[in-house]
Amino acid sequence: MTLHARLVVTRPAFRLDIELHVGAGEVVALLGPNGAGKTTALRALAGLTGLSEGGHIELDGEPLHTLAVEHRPIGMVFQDYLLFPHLSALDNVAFGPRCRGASKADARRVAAELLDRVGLADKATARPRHLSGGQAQRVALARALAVRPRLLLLDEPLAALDAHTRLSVRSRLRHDLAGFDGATVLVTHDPLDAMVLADRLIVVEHGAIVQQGAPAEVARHPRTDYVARLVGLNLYRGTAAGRQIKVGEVPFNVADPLEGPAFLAFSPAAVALYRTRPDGSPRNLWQGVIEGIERHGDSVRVHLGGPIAAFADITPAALADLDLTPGRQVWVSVKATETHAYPA
Ligand SMILES: Nc1ncnc2c1ncn2[C@@H]1O[C@H](COP(=O)(O)OP(=O)(O)OP(=O)(O)O)[C@@H](O)[C@H]1O
Repeated sequence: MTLHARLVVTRPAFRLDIELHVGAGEVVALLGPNGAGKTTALRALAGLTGLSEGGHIELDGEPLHTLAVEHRPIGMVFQDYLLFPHLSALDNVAFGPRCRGASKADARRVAAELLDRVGLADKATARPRHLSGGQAQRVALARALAVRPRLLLLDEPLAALDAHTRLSVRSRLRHDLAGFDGATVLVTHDPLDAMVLADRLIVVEHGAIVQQGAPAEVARHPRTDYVARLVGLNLYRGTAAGRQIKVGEVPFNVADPLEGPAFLAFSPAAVALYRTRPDGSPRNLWQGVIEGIERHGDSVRVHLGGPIAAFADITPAALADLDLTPGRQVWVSVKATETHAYPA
């Protein structure tokens, strides 16, 4: 079961144009900032938004975009689940099969199996208002699976949950998705959801794909500022000549030799700050200006301006020792071994 699609949606002030290939059993996450076009892409797959010229969707080699919404072999989980409030969990799940002509008994049998699969057999008679957020999410997933879809679409599946519930529901969802043999496309702007749930990430910005790959690969080698911020890295574009990359006027020594346009990335924790020029002049040294200071978990994140902008994570003790305040000039250094360089 494979999905091949080119999703083109043209609106007056926005154009989506992305190619999507998802294999059987594969979970692909569309990740991107607000307004990037993720929901539009999902709605286009579901048939809720029409495709513009050039767009097409094939599932197992058969055109999907020519089918009416109700005939598409698609299961969808919406952000707020949209469970029917007056139906029990069982009847919510049985709804799809009933609509597709199954007898009441058959529909309920399928629904009971699915509720059992998502660990909610004991909630069959409960109405949605008596379910927790995590349980409602699982009922919505069971309902989407009840029509035996070949394509499963999930729109921000964990967004309605609080941070604590999210943690357990996330791993449960990963487990449930692993048992689905069709193609799954999910939309999220939470990098952690994407990393945990997906086999492959597709990063969308301004209606276009800017990067895709396995989660670990995307995290290690970000190619846009948005992705770098998501995974918490400093990212620059420069020009490499052997073991040196020039970012603006600042030369960086890097561990791996490279030629031509290149990305340079390093973690804020790899950045050291000094009040005076450090002895022995470590390589990758420049003078920056402190633009801001904020708490960041157990450390302090220093925003640096100057010839290149960077984030540095230092300990509260170092902040006090160095007496750092906004506007102050500091020496900034990064070890070559702490940088990652890769072709742009
Ligand atoms: N029904 C609509 N009519 C016109 N423009 C729309 C419509 N829905 C969305 N848009 C616009 O299309 C663009 C993409 O929106 P979309 O909702 O797909 O983004 P998104 O990546 O899902 O964002 P978010 O994470 O905020 O949900 C935005 O510029 C949005 O304003």
